[in-house]
Amino acid sequence: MNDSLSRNCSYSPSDSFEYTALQFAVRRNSIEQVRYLIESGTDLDTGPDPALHLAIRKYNTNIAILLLESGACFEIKDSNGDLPIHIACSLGLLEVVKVLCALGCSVEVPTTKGLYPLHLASKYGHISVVRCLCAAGCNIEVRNTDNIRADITALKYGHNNIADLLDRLRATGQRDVFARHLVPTSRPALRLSLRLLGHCGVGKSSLAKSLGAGLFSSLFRRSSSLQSNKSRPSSPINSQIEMDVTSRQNSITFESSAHYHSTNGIHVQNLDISNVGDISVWDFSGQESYFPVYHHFLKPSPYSITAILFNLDDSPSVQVQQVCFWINFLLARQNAELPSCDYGQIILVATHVDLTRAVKTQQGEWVCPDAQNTLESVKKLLPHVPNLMDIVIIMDSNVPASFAFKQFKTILANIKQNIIQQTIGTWTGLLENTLTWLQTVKTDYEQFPVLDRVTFSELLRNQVNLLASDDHIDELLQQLHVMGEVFCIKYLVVLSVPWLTSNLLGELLSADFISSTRVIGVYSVDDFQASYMQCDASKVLELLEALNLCISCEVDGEIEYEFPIYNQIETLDGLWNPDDSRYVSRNSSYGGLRLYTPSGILCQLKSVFCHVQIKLRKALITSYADNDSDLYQWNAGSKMCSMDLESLIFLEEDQNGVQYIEIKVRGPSQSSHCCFHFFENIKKIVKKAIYSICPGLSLETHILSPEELRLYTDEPYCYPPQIVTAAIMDAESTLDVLLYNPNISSHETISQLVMFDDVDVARHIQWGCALNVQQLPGPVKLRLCGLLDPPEPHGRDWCLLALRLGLCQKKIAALDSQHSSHTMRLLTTSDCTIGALITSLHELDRQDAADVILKSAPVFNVIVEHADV
Ligand SMILES: Nc1nc2c(ncn2[C@@H]2O[C@H](COP(=O)(O)OP(=O)(O)OP(=O)(O)O)[C@@H](O)[C@H]2O)c(=O)[nH]1
Repeated sequence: MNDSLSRNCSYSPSDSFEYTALQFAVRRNSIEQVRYLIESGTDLDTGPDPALHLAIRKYNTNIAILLLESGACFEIKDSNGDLPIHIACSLGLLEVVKVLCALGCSVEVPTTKGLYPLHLASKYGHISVVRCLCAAGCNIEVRNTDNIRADITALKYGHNNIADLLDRLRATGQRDVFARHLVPTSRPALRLSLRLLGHCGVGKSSLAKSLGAGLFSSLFRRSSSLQSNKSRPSSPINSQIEMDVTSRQNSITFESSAHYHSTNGIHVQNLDISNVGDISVWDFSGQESYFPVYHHFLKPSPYSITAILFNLDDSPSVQVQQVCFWINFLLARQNAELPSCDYGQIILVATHVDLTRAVKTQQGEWVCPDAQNTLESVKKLLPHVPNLMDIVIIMDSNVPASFAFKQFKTILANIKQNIIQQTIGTWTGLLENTLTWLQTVKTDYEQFPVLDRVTFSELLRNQVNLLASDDHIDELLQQLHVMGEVFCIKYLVVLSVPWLTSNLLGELLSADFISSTRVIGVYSVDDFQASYMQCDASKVLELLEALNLCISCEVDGEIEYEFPIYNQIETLDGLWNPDDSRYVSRNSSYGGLRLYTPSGILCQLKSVFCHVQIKLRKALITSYADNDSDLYQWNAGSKMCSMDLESLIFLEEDQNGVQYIEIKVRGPSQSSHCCFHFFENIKKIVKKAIYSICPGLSLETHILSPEELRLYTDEPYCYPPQIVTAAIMDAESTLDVLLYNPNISSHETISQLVMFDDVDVARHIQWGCALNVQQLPGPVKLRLCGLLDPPEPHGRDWCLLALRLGLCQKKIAALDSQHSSHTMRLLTTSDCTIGALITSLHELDRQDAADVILKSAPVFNVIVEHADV
């Protein structure tokens, strides 16, 4: 392809002279050598075929851009008489053309054959280069030496789309306007988004309504709120009587009440609030059935503030539990290693103060120590939460014209003021026109407001700006997504966010809808159409698949969609039959583990388990398709088989109500090696699925006793990770490690616990304590920051730790990093092992921090080249 184009353009570089070192480096495509030569001050423009021209001819965009940025001259011709712009336009090197235009290169110079850059790009069919040249201001009327315009050249070579573009630019006479609209202005492009999280009935929708209420409607809201509260207690005595009901309805169990209309899905609205301005309010329902999609809408953004609401009418412990749940829920869905300026602020809002004994000051401010106590308890339990504001707003959410709402609005206005600077230089005429245009397109596609990116781009170019490049459109979509104007998922663009979050997901994930779905959770397109008639089922299913709520599978030549969220099948007896003759021999293999979230992080696994099931199905379709493999799934459980190897993966609660995911594997005798890799593979799929939804969630791996798995004991002993890792660290030889199992009053070896008793497997394993600290999971690092960042009375904080690990404080403080946390800087720079870090923390007497690592660091990693399952 290179050659033929070069020949067609008669652009082969001359070989008849001696190359300089730089030209040789370019011919070899070695960017390191080019960089080295540039840094040593070599001349960039020597020879009849200068390095820049050579790099472009070799399609080496990176080297060409490096040379341009280092000052290579773009105004000299090569031995063919061509300028860099001619070669780049002919070969369609858009990025190079962009840099050339940005550096002020003339786009109006013809080649020796009289062809202009526009003619060259048109001749070879590079429409994106044509757009770029037009946006850079080239003359679209320019004629070559044969007196032919570029659009005619395009037609001659069969590039009708380019001819059409140039025709339309000429016809509309808007070329300059289009080009101007692509250039950022100094206007800020900020729409703050306010996310409201909290259990059912805490007052999220009431707060959203009150925020949007004007002066007149404020009066009306108060009176309607009084009516709506008729069923609620009006005096402390009544509140005692109803206490049981309210605390149950608002406990960590996520039930909603019949006394009010609970939000379905996420209610999204744009409000224009006095003194704050444009803001989008996201009211997340407290109903648990919607949680599996919330990660799509809770990505970290500096332009967001998350209000976590709790009801002061609940008991203090329920308040703290609920707030901790929501903070953990939010943190789990955010990558833990971002610098804190990339997260939005989190603020606590205490509602229903009117139902407590609290009193008001003369200014109308509620005085309620309980609310303050809840904040203090939460801070103690979760010391590592970046951006949790040290304030709690106390309100009756139904009274808009109150001190609390004024206070809330002032906070919103201040946050907006602080971040507005960051968005200066991002507003474009393209964004402005698209916002207006979107209103029309939404109406045109009212029935099903979803387009694929290609169609969206085509429409946008045809109806808004003919010169918008793919990059412009990508950036535009990202801006619109952050503003809540559209929602982008994979290759789809949802034009109406409220339609997606309320109409579609609000309905399809509602408890009512779920209760009427097919128990097996599997639908053909026609079946689905019969249950959901509002839109074309095939399109809806495509969107739901992009949202990872279902997965398409081919069954006997028919496409069916599996929805783990709808699967209501109970566990079948006999799925893990102890009498199965394949697994009764003493030499058969057993292994298992439980994945827990750290203590205090409750109820976080249920909303991700349906995603685990989707990923298991995907793995069966892709990786296990050719094998004798099978996957059977029921409500919150799956059984995956490959040949004679079997595994169970299920979500359970222990006797304390703590959720965990259990994975166990069994195989016939002589299968230990295969069992190890099969188990590792399932573990990888499960963890990957969890981290794709919850990149900020810590997981603790507890290892199940293989001996008791073999005996099919109801509650096999679970070796906690801290015991396993500590034993490995203390051992002289890892394979000698013995761990005591109190259930069977005997020891099991490390090789039985994690290697299916096959010591050969050891060469595939790298023990956790030997891994580099940088391999600690992000959430573990974040928790260490919470423990080690605050100055400690005896200095046993990050400073001393840094010294012990061989890095002086000055060096760490001077590190060029966006992280404000010293501990995070230390952890991302130090090259010591996790074991050395644990030992140093023990020596510093910081058992608390050492424990966090012992519990959540991986016990071992599998060396990748051997994980060949
Ligand atoms: N007295 C009093 N009632 C309130 C307050 N906030 C909300 N309510 C009432 O509590 C009920 C539930 O409030 P909502 O705002 O709908 O609750 P929500 O948090 O949106 O609940 P979900 O949509 O189920 O997640 C309604 O009847 C409200 O009028 C408050 O501060 N004081």
